[in-house]
Amino acid sequence: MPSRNPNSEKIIDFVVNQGNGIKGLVDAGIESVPELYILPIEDRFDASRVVPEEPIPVIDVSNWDDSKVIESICQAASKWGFFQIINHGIPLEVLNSVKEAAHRFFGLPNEERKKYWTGNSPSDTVALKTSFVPQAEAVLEWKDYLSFRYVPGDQESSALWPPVCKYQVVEYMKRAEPVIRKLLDVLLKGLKVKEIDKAREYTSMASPIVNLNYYPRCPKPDLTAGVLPHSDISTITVLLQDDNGGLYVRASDDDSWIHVPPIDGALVINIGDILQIMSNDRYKSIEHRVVANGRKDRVSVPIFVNPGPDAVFGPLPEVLESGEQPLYKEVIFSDYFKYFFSKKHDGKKTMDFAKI
Ligand SMILES: O=C(O)CCC(=O)C(=O)O
Ligand SMILES: [Fe+2]
Repeated sequence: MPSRNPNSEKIIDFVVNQGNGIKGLVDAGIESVPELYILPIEDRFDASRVVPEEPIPVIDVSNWDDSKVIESICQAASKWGFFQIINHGIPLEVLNSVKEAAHRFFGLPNEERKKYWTGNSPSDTVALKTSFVPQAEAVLEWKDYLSFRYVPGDQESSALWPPVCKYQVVEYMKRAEPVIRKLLDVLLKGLKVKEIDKAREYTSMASPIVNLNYYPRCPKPDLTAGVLPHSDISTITVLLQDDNGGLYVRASDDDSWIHVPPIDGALVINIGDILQIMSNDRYKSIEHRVVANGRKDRVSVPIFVNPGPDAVFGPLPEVLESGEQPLYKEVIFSDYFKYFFSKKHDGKKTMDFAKI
């Protein structure tokens, strides 16, 4: 637990222990950024380090079977670790509805919202949280999120989800499922895996998590972070963002950042640590971060496509077939997950857990 001054302790108590979140603090009318949220200068986002000319690929997936589409996806996964897809088949209304649902949930009165606060929620498949791991962070991230464990076809688990957003989240997940399957199908075929059978399904996509992320407008966005640099631990992440922008991806020179421009109707796809490990580094799980926004509240909706908790993953036999040395050992997903959530966001360091 980091040591904190008495004022920061008070804010932790209000934001975390009492379940008000950063949204509650903003609603209480703060006009400056509390010390608890102020990053040391070296950790702040430096806008002069943004490279404008390197665009993240945008891939039209209206025909998944087109060899050019397949090649573009696998190439983007190897070179960039990030790409956007358009014409994926999820209707714009479904995308807009889930973003509106996020605004509706975070627009609820504090007392209504906090009924879902982590540890207090009526269901263990939904929890409202703030920052990343507040107990382990010296400086908190300017973000709240409502996190759902989605179990396909299980209406019982979603029965207790907040009525202002549950239908939209379920509908979005239903529509996203075939897109996820297609993406994994293409990416795994690129690693010489023939088909996604039941066992493969368990190790690649059995336990998705979907979050409604909320980044309230920040009075001094330069001092703090929406999300600090990290890579996702998923196989892939499917991210829906709004038109605010603010997501940046680490450029290949390691020292600069590339903006992921909002495109209406597009989904941002990124490779997570698990797929990098499975591919023995052919695909890249790239660091990314979110800057805080001084103009408007921002929402985003990531789906973390995760293996089942007991899945054991490591470099795939198909990848090592020709005698290549594995760079990673075999790891149980729930151990990797626990390790990720035991520390603050720290770039790509989670991967050390699986390195040989
Ligand atoms: O909000 C975003 O654009 C990205 C959020 C993110 O990177 C995450 O939740 O892991
Ligand atoms: Fe992320």
